[in-house]
Amino acid sequence: MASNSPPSASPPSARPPSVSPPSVQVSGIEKRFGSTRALRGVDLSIEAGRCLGLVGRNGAGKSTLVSVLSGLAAPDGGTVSFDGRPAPPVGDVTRWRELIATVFQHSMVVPDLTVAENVFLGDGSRFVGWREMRARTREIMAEWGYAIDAEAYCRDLSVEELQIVEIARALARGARCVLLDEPTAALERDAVRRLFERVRGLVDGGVAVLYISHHLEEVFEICQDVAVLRDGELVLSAPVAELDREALVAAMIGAAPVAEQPAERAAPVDRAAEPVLTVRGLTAASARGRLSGVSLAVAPGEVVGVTGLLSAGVATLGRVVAGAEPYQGGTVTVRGRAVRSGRRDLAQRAGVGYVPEDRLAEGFVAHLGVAENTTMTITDRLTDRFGLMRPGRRAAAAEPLTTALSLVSSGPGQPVGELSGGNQQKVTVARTLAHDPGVVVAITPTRGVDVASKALLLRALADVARTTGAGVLLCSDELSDLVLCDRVVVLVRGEVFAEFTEPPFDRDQLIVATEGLAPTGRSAAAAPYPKSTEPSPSGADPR
Ligand SMILES: Nc1ncnc2c1ncn2[C@@H]1O[C@H](COP(=O)(O)OP(=O)(O)OP(=O)(O)O)[C@@H](O)[C@H]1O
Repeated sequence: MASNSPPSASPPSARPPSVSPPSVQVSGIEKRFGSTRALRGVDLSIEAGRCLGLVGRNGAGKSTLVSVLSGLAAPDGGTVSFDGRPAPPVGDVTRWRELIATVFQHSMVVPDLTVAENVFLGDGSRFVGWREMRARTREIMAEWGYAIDAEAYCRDLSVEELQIVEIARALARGARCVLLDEPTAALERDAVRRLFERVRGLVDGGVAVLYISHHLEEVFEICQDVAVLRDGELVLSAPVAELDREALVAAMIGAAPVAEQPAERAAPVDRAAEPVLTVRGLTAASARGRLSGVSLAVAPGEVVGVTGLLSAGVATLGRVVAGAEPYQGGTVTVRGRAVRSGRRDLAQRAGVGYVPEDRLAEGFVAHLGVAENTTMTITDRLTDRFGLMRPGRRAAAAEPLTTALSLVSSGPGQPVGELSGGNQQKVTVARTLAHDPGVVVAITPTRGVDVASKALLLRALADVARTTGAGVLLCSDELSDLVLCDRVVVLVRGEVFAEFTEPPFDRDQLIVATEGLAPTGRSAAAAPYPKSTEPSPSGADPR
């Protein structure tokens, strides 16, 4: 596991008087994709030894700016400079990497090479021998307080360690600017804390850091400055100390309507009713976290959250119920029908809608349009008795769903592969809800989704339960995803550890339970779970 230099004192929050040019400066950057103006005259600078947070709603232009700043995309107008000198020509990857390093959401490390080989990969500037490569890698790791074996194969590393390799690669080239694009998205809580220490270490070492995140609390914790993009325009740039969360959100959403409360329930959840989903004694071996004798039930109209560290089996449970991963023991029953192990087709036929964790691999078809993806599962309902579909039928069917999730696209025909990450996630959710599922399994559904859209998305899931009687199993390590749940089950090391039955749920108590410690205080609502494989008819296991 990676280790760090000791946490350093927080850097100053006031902007220091700067005599030298900024480490990175962009001026008047314009970028178009067809009719979309992704960036409109953006001016931004990052000083050495400062961390600038970049925030904005989905589709605001953050990733586009990252591509421009990494030398991967040529702007249609404007300039980029490093330390006052013009940036190299776009496409000269080696020279850009000497200036700026980007840690993307999806690792760019080559899995079949060692750490040292990755650190020196593509370093065309000079010949580096194996021995020297390993020695230099060890030196860099030691200098920055990272502890990863230079000879380890990258395929064996955790997400956290892969990020360190990418940062070390930048430092080895002497880059003094690091771009971190949603770096905490796949990290456990402790790893996030260590990442923050590392970012502080970089900043204290004089590196300029650009930090992109949808988690505003992270920006307040580690950034000194913040910039807000809205519809491709820079609408705010200020020291973090001068702003509060409300001001930041207001700058991000502009005049956009605030999410309303979820639909009123016609009747309280009837936990004595026949469950729509029953899981008994589920055992599964999985690289994402095993399950060992998990039992739970979801009543009609109920939203049940499943949380824990992701390695505790949270995602595995969702995947197994959705038929996306096999199980070795136990049963899964959806509306009275047994769902066989690893059979996504049978789970779907039984009425399970699925919002997968990895939307790029499983969530949508990239070259097909927004409307086609959204309505893919209800094509039969949109065709007439001759199997023909009137033009515009798909777009009309998709429109209410995509509007409810505030999807940003250039129109219903835009290929989903061209949308921003958060908007792709919204298409995945819209597609799942389109075919009126009896059970919705959603794994980390708000990952990569902006703060305002997150409320819309969670409300859409709660509404489907409240208005159609579907059961929702919401599997997430993101505790703020659980606000609209009726009940929360906590997994620890593949077993059900605790159950919270009375919303609103206490965040601290949830954290305590995910660590495997018995919840205290409101114990009636947060009781440790007995080891049992038989759910009671009430939906929860007997206690
Ligand atoms: N290759 C492309 N072709 C067409 N449009 C694109 C392309 N890449 C981005 N866009 C559009 O540019 C706009 C900005 O997208 P960008 O990915 O930069 O947003 P973002 O702020 O990173 O969003 P998110 O938070 O969802 O990741 C969006 O409207 C998007 O659909």
